[in-house]
Amino acid sequence: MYQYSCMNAISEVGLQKFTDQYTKTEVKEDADALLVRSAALHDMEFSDKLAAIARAGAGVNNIPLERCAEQGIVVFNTPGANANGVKEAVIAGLLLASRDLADGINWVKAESGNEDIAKLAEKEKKNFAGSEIKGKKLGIIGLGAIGILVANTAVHLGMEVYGYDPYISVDSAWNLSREITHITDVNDIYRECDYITIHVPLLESTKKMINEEAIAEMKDGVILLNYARDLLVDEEAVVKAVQSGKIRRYMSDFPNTTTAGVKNCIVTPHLGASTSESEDNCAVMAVKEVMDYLENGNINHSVNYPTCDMGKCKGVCRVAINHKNIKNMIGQFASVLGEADMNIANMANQSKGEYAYSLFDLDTQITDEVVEKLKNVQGVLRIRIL
Ligand SMILES: NC(=O)C1=CN([C@@H]2O[C@H](COP(=O)(O)OP(=O)(O)OC[C@H]3O[C@@H](n4cnc5c(N)ncnc54)[C@H](O)[C@@H]3O)[C@@H](O)[C@H]2O)C=CC1
Ligand SMILES: O=C(O)C(=O)COP(=O)(O)O
Repeated sequence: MYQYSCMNAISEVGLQKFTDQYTKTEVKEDADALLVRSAALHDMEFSDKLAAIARAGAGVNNIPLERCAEQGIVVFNTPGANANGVKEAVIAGLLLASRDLADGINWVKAESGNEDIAKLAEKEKKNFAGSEIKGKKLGIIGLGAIGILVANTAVHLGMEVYGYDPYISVDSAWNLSREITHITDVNDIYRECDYITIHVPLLESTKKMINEEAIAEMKDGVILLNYARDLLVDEEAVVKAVQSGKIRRYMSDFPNTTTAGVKNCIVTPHLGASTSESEDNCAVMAVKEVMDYLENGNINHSVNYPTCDMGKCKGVCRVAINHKNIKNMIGQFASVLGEADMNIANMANQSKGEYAYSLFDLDTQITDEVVEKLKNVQGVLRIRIL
């Protein structure tokens, strides 16, 4: 039996995928797996029982990845599962920034008791006039799951699209419309584009990537969209630029005291992935990842451990070892098993940065004594027998 705990509301469509081998617990210390959306886990202590954390979503900046890896806790996310939801929010953002729909709607609300509203509207509408996106240049920074969907949709809406992503995956490159201009110097995006949207993860290297210098390179009256993370942008510099008119509008999905309520900053309460479809997709993927890891030891879509998948165990038992990516680990594991007269029927070993993962299918049941010996190999972080 396994136990899981939810750190945020997780879609029931996903939770129903758990078989009767799983029960939900409110006691986090009892959980084998945690499911989370945006709850911040940096200050949370993790129990020795916790084997996996699944982020039902894309961004993992709310999770201490390194600390988890060191404790042998595999962190998963759900790549692409909410990308369409975010893409649609970004397209809405493009339109909201171009047409003064939000102020127009607010005007109608404010005048709702006015009997002359229809006549007055025809007089006042000039105050809410805007521009069209067709024929305008859109720069996209980050061509991952969301960036490529935004890029391809914007092409269909008649925009001229420029894309920048020095680390683009082969999959993304295949899926990108040929109409998109490939940019290798991000400054060309700043200099050329009428609209700029960012879709990169929040990392040390991307923090405040949109700063005063970047803004200075941009066209006057540019529209900036941020559906990725607020800390990617120096928002104090953005607010100054909005107030001076350098930036015509700033669309953000991340409210904070810097941008909330500022004229021409249109901020939504982190709604990008808040659609029933995205929530279901993310939850289903997260639950499948957790079950495959807890039951079979397979790792797919982890952000702190390598992909490693041997399907279902064909031997008598499977030994799953989370360990440091250092020399001679496999040699030592094989010696311990060999000395105990245990044959390895099948095995896999993969590494990612400082961490590695090994799976061994054995022809015989492993004993506690051998498990103890494997645990004592320096660099081993966790062992599970499946
Ligand atoms: N508003 C919301 O509700 C949501 C926000 N997000 C945010 O959007 C981000 C992107 O999501 P996905 O597209 O699903 O992730 P992804 O991992 O598929 O794509 C990220 C892309 O950024 C690229 N990249 C990394 N560093 C870069 C740099 N310095 N310059 C240019 N490109 C760079 C990567 O090569 C990758 O192609 C997430 O990390 C998350 O922070 C994601 C989902 C929902
Ligand atoms: O997937 C992401 O990175 C998101 O930002 C979505 O966050 P949420 O699951 O809506 O709290």
